[in-house]
Formats: sequence, structure tokens, C-alpha cells
Amino acid sequence: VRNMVPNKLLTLVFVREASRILLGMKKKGFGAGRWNGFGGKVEKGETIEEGAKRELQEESGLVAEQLDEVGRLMFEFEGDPQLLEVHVFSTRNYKGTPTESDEMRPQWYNIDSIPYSNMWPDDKYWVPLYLQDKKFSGYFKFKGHDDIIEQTLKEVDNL
Ligand SMILES: Cc1cc(-c2ccco2)c2oc(N)nc2c1
Repeated sequence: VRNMVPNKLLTLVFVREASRILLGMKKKGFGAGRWNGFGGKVEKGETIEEGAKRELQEESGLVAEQLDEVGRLMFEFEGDPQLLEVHVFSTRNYKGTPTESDEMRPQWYNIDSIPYSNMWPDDKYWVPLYLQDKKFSGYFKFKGHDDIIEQTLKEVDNL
């Protein structure tokens, strides 16, 4: 039986207002140069939601009073057995003002002008579902960091 490699748990948090969404420009490391939600690895001893709140605060300075899980994404890179399991959250209820960190430069975008060409290539498929308040579950297989070679995506009633 192929060795089971546990999925790597990651979080992604989008801060939402009526007609705009907060994105962060990743300044270094994984995904550098792309706008994304705020997030990162889930640490030992914390729940996925606690990890999401922690990363949001570390990367944007915002404290989420309430997070709603809106999606679950699995990512695979051709030639790499480690699957990424990304739990996507949204908040409309937060404290603080967006503050640049050494990881992320936050900026508000109108939901009609999301910079998909400067985001991970999978975003153009599932972010529109998120913006329609749908819950979603998807899988994207990458060749490198720019090309999607396989994908599945569906709306779900429950995550
Ligand atoms: C392969 C991949 C990873 C992530 C990620 C890193 C940390 C949290 O999520 C993505 O985020 C988005 N929007 N597309 C993504 C693709």
C-alpha cells in the first residue's frame, strides 16, 4: 500500500464587506507576488479555525470575531506526494484596521475588480462561488505554480 502521507493543513481567510474584499500581496515565501486571502499552516495544539484567526491577525492585524468556513480545497503538485488541504474561511465581523506585515501588504478590492491575473490560477474558478455566498469543495492539480492540469469543483450544502 502506497505510504500514506498526511495532508498538509493550511488556512485561507477572506475579509468581506458589502462590495469589497480584503486581499494581501504575499511579499515572500510560498505564493510570493500574488494577491490572496490571509492564512498559512495550522500548528500543533490549535484547531483549524484557531489557526485561521491567528494567521489573519499575524498577517493583517485584524481580529476576526467570527469565522465562517466557506470552502475546502485540495491542491496537488505533479511529482509531489504531499497534498495541501486548504480550509477557506470568511469573516464580515472583525476588529482593527488592515496593517502591512513582513509577510503581507493588505489592500481592499471591489468585488467587481478582483485581480485574478495576479492571484493563484485556481481562484478564478472558486472565488466567484464564494462571492455568491455558495459553499464549495474543489481539487486542483498543478504543474509548477502556474498551470492547472486537473481540476474538480462543486458547490456543497455542507462542508
Ligand atoms: C497551491 C495553492 C495554495 C494556496 C494556499 C497557500 C496557503 C493557503 O492557501 C492557495 O491559495 C489560493 N487562493 N490558491 C492556492 C493554491
